[in-house]
Amino acid sequence: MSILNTLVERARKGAKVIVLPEGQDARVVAAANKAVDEKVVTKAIVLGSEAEIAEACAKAGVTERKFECVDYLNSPLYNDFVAEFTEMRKAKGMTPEKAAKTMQSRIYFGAMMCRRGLADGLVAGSIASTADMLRAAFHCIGTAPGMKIASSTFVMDLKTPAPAGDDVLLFADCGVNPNPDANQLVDIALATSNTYRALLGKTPKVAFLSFSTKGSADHEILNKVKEAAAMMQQKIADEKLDILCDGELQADAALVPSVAAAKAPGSPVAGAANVLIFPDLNAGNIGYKLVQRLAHADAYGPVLQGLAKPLNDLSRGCNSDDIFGQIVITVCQTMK
Ligand SMILES: CC(C)(COP(=O)(O)OP(=O)(O)OC[C@H]1O[C@@H](n2cnc3c(N)ncnc32)[C@H](O)[C@@H]1OP(=O)(O)O)[C@@H](O)C(=O)NCCC(=O)NCCS
Ligand SMILES: CC(=O)OP(=O)(O)O
Repeated sequence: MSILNTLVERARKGAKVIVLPEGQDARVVAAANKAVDEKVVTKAIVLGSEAEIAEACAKAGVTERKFECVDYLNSPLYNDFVAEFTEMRKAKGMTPEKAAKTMQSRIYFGAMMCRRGLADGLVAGSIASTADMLRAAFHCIGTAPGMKIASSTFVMDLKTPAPAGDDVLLFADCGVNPNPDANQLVDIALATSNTYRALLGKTPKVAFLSFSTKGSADHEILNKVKEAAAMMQQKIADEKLDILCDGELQADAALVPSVAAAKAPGSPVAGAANVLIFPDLNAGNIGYKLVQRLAHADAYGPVLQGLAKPLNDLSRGCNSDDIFGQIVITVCQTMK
């Protein structure tokens, strides 16, 4: 069974409400209807004016709306949210005037619905940029207790299994932190290991990727990767975590058993990694898109990790099935 089908079955037991702010997008209204049809949500709430949603439905061929529409700009919640947002961000210089402008953003409005418990999770970013989506998430919801940073992962459902046999790999960080330092790489690796275990129920095998394998190359930009791998190994040992980890590893050493035997003999992870941690956002974002577009993997994400509530992003290049997949993952995250 595919990872998505497994997660659909899990989400059906969740009974959750998901808000989809970008109701002006035909892909979003199609995904909202599918989420209701497939019973992965109890309710999908789509934000937008009647005219916007009608146009999106016509474009998507949606004749019967199965979701609830909220005209956020004319909602009785609007003034409430402006007042709450002003209060929440007072120390950061927020004024009622600035808050009124901010709350005209459909993503901020949806994030406030989650904050208030009017929705259990949010999926947006088919039109908005990731940075705009992330700012709304950080400002309205923030990080979960104990989490220093939020990060993201892509669930890569491969068409051809990896050489060690895995159909699903997690790639991180492909969406949030542009240039993580060694400590942040460890935070990203830990969060992604937790996501891997929550979604797949197996031991994470984490590879810190670079252009060097176990000292085969020497350059200052490798240092943070080597430090992160050492710190993560120490943490695993100290806290007796059920995670395997190694680095620095090149992608072939991480994924191909015969290359691993030559380049990293004795590694607990090389040749069979299932969680790939990229050194920065250039590598992560390019890497996931290459595997999605050239190897035709289904790429669900960016799944945000470390937030106090599940708010998830999309690529602007997504289709309605990708949005449906993110809705399913978001519901599963609410069930932790
Ligand atoms: C995440 C991002 C939007 C932060 O933007 P920024 O303009 O640097 O924002 P700031 O540093 O002013 O931070 C804004 C807020 O977000 C918080 N924040 C920033 N990065 C964060 C992180 N990784 N985790 C949690 N909070 C974070 C800051 O603490 C700040 O909070 P505050 O306003 O309450 O003080 C930015 O790093 C970014 O654009 N990342 C890349 C997104 C992207 O384009 N991805 C590629 C496509 S998927
Ligand atoms: C995740 C991502 O790369 O988003 P976008 O394609 O919208 O920039």
